[in-house]
Amino acid sequence: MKDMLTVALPKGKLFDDAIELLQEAGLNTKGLSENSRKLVIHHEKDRVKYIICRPTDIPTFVEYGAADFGIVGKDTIVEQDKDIMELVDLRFGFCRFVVALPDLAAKGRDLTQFNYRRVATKFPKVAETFFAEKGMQVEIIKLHGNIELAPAVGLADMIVDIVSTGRTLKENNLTAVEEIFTATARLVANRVAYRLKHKRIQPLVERVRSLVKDKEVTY
Ligand SMILES: Nc1ncnc2c1ncn2[C@@H]1O[C@H](COP(=O)(O)OP(=O)(O)OP(=O)(O)O)[C@@H](O)[C@H]1O
Ligand SMILES: O=P(O)(O)OC[C@H]1O[C@H](OP(=O)(O)OP(=O)(O)O)[C@H](O)[C@@H]1O
Repeated sequence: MKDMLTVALPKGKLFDDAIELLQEAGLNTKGLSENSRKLVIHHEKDRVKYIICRPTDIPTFVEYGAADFGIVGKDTIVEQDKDIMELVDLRFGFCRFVVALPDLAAKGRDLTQFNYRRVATKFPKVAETFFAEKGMQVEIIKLHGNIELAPAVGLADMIVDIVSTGRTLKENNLTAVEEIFTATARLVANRVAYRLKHKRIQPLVERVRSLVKDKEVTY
């Protein structure tokens, strides 16, 4: 159906804020709950359908047009560099991308002294670009989570990861030594859907923009 909207929602940290925002923007968000095992929630009458995705898969669903738009972290957008439109900075889900070293190694040492070492990360492209720009050669080890574990067991000398409260770094005896960039959640859209469903999408985008414009950035 031409003006049915399909929205890709990330389960996990961004889920609650995403739903609250869409509800404030006037969409029917009834029946959306992270505890549910239902992955497609359809509100036929309101011409909206939600699909619940892994956060890292959102750009793929949107790029292929399986969703017209979605909500995803800027960190994921930068890492994947998919062909999607980034429409609005939603100002929640704030986090920082950092390079972190074991506390002891970080004391009085410069990152450039870690040339040719191993870096564990969930974001290999971000890490590769960062170290290349610094003129450093490192071996990047891709992991899928719990990155902070890698230096503790000798898998890597340092990590590139997301920090929000800093608690995970602290509890694993790691110190952030450089910030790469900061990220927040973004509203993204499929290029074709944005044109074909413009009448439906544009007012929604405008409502979202006005809702977030004066909001403070939150974790
Ligand atoms: N403390 C944080 N840790 C991780 N991500 C955060 C944090 N704060 C905000 N975010 C944002 O939330 C997004 C989703 O994170 P979440 O931890 O829910 O999923 P994930 O485990 O990274 O995804 P996947 O299951 O697909 O690997 C991140 O991409 C980032 O933009
Ligand atoms: O600074 P903090 O508030 O402690 O948050 C940072 C942690 O959160 C993220 O992990 P997540 O919980 O997404 O798990 P993951 O390691 O499995 O990706 C990130 O990779 C850090 O490990």
